Amino acid sequence: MLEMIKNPRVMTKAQAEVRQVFEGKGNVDETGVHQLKYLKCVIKETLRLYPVIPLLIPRESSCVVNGFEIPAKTRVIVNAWAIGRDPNYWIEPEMFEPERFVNSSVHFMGTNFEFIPFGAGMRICPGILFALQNVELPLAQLLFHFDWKFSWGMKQEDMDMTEKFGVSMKRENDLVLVPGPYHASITIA
Ligand code: HEM
Repeated sequence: MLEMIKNPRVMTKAQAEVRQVFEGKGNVDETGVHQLKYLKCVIKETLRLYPVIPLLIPRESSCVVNGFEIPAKTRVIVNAWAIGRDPNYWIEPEMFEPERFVNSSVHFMGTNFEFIPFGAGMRICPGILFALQNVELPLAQLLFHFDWKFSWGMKQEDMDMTEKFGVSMKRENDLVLVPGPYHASITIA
């Protein structure tokens, strides 16, 4: 929501998609969520810039990485946050640009090592599908039913991006936005 309110172009595009898919129904439900291709790109882009667990869970294993031998019992911590912003792999990495995932096969299922918000390999997050359902549906509902604005008196340049230090990445302060109702038309079959 934060990146979309900062980038009205993205908000408008995501909202248009959701409203186009669910117009006539008057509500968002699970049946049409698979059609929300752009919204899925928005979620991917969010996970690239803001991986929920920026430093993946430490693992111990003996292996060879780029010719460097990692002996058993070495504590290795993978920085998923830095990988998601690595300019060797991402064009303009600091930009919030969901279009980079449109027509791209890069996914977070653990085979594209430049994008690992859920980890990779044997210990990849087993909750990926459950997690996505719990993001896609509520986000689509928020976009379908409301037009969003900054809270009163706030401007784009006042946007507070401070993050809280911890195992999972959170905002330091709440994001306060003002919803305006959207009146969807309902088609009765
Ligand atoms: C957006 C939401 C979520 C994100 C970004 C996320 C991310 C992660 C990451 C990065 C790991 C560590 C993987 C590694 O060390 O390589 C992990 C592990 C794990 N996640 Fe998630 N997760 C999410 C939601 C969930 C949900 C909803 C569940 C359960 C219903 C879940 C269950 C687990 C479990 C059990 C592990 C440990 C797996 C293991 O060590 O073998 N996660 N998750």
